[in-house]
Amino acid sequence: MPNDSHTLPVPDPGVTLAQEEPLPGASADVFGRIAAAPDDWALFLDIDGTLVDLAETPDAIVVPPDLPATLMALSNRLGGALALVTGRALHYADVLFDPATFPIAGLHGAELRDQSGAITRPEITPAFVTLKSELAKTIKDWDGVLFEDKGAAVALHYRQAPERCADVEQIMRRASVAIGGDWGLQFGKMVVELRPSTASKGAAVMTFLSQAPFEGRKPLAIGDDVTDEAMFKIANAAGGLSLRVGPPGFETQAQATIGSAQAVRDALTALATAARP
Ligand SMILES: O=P(O)(O)OC[C@H]1O[C@H](O[C@H]2O[C@H](CO)[C@@H](O)[C@H](O)[C@H]2O)[C@H](O)[C@@H](O)[C@@H]1O
Ligand SMILES: [Mg+2]
Repeated sequence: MPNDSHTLPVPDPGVTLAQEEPLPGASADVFGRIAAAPDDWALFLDIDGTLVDLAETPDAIVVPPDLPATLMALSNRLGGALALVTGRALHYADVLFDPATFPIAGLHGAELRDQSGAITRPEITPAFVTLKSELAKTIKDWDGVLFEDKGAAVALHYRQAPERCADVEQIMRRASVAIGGDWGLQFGKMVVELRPSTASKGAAVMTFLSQAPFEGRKPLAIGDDVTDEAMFKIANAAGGLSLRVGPPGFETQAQATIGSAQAVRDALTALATAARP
């Protein structure tokens, strides 16, 4: 019976403990523990900034050609217990990893497709459709501000116009008040979004953990942004592990940090190909 009391040779990806007083069981040897006991673990992976490097615009991200197959191999190794948990719309994420598909939570947890392929989606009300088109009209002459329509969510990106940050925040706060309590603001990296107020990456991880093949396994959640803190909290509470991509010292609920999306990819590749315990 595998256990995680010993480790297999998975290259050190540069994991640094994030807390002065780590949670019980927290370890810098995150990937070695999983390699030693793949039947005990489930992986929950953010996309932008975690699996793929951030880019200037949402559509400019590059998925390394071998990444879909690597994730598929890793999923097989974990008995299918690998889910993507993203702010992207579900269909957009599917296209990124085609032909591989995974259980996935999209729109920060508002959309969910489980292992059986069953999909739950929030309603897109006529009022939200109208709000999106008003937002698009308002910002059409704001140089460098990008409008991303994600169906039941909408994002305004200011990565190419950082001087517009306050304007974007203001217009999105107003939009949030106008649409009412069914949608809430989501801040992120050079972006402000309106997403269904029930959306939570933490709740999505909890839902997955209540279902096969995730049920009974310890979660490892990896993410890079504010929205991922909710899944770190759940992973910690469930006796699992949490990793935030970024420099050590950043305030986070994650137990440890890892330097870059490249380091995450390298560690996942090593995990996918590690000898079975
Ligand atoms: O939860 P994630 O999978 O990390 O998705 C979060 C948001 O990612 C995208 O925006 C971010 O990445 C872009 C591409 O690197 C970057 O240009 C932008 O500044 C970032 O905020 C995506 O466009 C959003 O819809 C996601 O919510
Ligand atoms: Mg991210």
